[in-house]
Amino acid sequence: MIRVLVSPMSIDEAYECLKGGADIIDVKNPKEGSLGANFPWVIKEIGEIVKKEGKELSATTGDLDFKPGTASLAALGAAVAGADYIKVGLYGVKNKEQAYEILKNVTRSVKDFDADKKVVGAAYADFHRINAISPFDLPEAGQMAEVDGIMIDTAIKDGLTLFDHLKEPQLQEFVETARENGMFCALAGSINWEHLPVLKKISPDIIGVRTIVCESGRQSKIKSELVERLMKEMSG
Ligand SMILES: O=C[C@H](O)COP(=O)(O)O
Repeated sequence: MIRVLVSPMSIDEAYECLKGGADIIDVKNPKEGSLGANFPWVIKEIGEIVKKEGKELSATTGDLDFKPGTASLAALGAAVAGADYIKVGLYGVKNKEQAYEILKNVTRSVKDFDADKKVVGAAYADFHRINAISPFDLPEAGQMAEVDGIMIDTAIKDGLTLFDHLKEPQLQEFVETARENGMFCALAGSINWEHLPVLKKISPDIIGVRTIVCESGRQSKIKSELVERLMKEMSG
């Protein structure tokens, strides 16, 4: 069963996600980018309502530069604020060695606080456009750094989607390599309704969305009806 992660930016939107039945609530701040970080008090407050519903909380720590110390502190902040999953955007990370370095330190920072928290390294499908690490170098770096999961998202939200940058066999390969290396995997990047059948075929552990469940574009509001429709279509 593919789980659905939805990314609200406010308490109101988190309620919409829960009402619509999302599996994982992923607090982010789209104003600060693809994996933009929200404030600790927002993560904490959303976490309180999410936990009451027995759901899991995720938080993004930003589209990060190659600064392992800064990233480690941000990740610890998300963990302390209550996130079960801590997502790290490898935006300014150029290669496998840098990815290992940043993820190893983030993992130590999070697991020293609470070994049950899960660290997720995120690379970008449009890595060529931002001169960042290829998602295909992530399984090896992630395994060496002992992260729990890896994901692909898009860096630039300009209407192009995950499938505009990467083809189905490449995504299938990413999913298989993640699992062979002992990690779960997630796919995201302006996923739309037409992508759902192929995503079911590729079968990642998690799909991550925002735009598809917003009333009119990524910066507008999440609607519970759209979350509900997505949950229905993914389970059918
Ligand atoms: O993890 C979630 C992603 O940021 C998805 O957002 P998007 O559907 O707007 O690309």
